[in-house]
Amino acid sequence: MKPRVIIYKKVDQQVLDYIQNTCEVVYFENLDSQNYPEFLQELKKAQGILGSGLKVDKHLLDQSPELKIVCNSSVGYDNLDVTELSKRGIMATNTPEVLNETVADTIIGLMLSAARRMPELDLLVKSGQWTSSMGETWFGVDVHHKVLGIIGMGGIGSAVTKRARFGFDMDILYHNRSRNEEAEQKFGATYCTMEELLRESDFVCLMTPLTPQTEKLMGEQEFKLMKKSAIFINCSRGKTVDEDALVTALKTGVIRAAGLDVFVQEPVQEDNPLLSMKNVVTLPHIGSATSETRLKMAMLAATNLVSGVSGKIPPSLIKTGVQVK
Ligand SMILES: NC(=O)c1ccc[n+]([C@@H]2O[C@H](COP(=O)([O-])OP(=O)(O)OC[C@H]3O[C@@H](n4cnc5c(N)ncnc54)[C@H](O)[C@@H]3O)[C@@H](O)[C@H]2O)c1
Ligand SMILES: O=C(O)[C@H](O)CO
Repeated sequence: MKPRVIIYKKVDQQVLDYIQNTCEVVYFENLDSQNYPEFLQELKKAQGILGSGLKVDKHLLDQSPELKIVCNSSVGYDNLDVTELSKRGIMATNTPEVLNETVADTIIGLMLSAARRMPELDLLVKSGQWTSSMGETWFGVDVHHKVLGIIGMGGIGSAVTKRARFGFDMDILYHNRSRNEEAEQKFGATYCTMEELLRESDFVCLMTPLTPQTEKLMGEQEFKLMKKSAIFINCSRGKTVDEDALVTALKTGVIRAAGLDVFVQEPVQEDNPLLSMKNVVTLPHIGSATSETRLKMAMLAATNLVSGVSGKIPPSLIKTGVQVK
């Protein structure tokens, strides 16, 4: 009998076909309040699940006695209670590396957009307000030859560093849990404390995972350490930032501008003050959202799922301490 699995996000037909070769698939193109009870029913019999963002905690796991593997189609896995998964001997996987270059492109896009005020100027042109040559009030600031500080020099941080160093002649400072010798040797990145990075960078880019240690890593004190002319970029998770402190810093000129792909609440609430600020460029959590990369992520998640339910070690197993038999 084929192992039964649930896919709870829309995937490409070729991904579905690949999984269906090995598994009996229950397919939900998305989860909402209407189909959630049905999903919970199916979960009772499922050996594997694949999707992104579902909160997998003790409560959910109590309702999934057959589960062997949880496969995120994302690199971040703050939606998973890995301690609880590990206790129950359930494997967890994510999709690292395949999205590094695409997310790095998004981050460079946010840096350029915020520095050169592209959304503001786009709106101005399209609304017919370009009536004479653009004066100083509309000037931006340079990106090239500035100092970029990366907090979280992992896969994505390194891909941003490569672009910034070789494409924009930027000097790179970084802060990380441990030294990243490859980033130092290949791209001349300099390791420093968080405080040094915040004081010296023209652009601060936050790229850590969301963990208890990184929740609200950027708060009032951190923004105050930054240069008044500095631009803050967040493409990690909304909760790595104290959003109220960010709003105050942007409103009161503590920092110049921000580029944000992620928010504390997603989709972002209409009345979030960040949305009405001219010095903030926003994106709807689309860091990795190109057709090519999303397909690679889904295919890697599918490979993880099929491996896991077939008793093999999945290619991107998250180290939770689970012994794979
Ligand atoms: N906006 C998006 O669409 C999008 C896309 C991909 C990833 N992400 C987020 O970006 C995160 C990073 O992705 P990645 O692939 O580069 O992961 P990664 O694991 O390769 O790199 C993360 C780095 O952060 C460092 N780190 C962890 N905790 C830290 C701390 N307390 N202080 C300093 N450094 C710390 C790690 O040592 C590591 O080098 C993901 O976990 C995810 O939350 C967002
Ligand atoms: O973590 C990730 O991979 C991105 O946020 C996409 O969900």
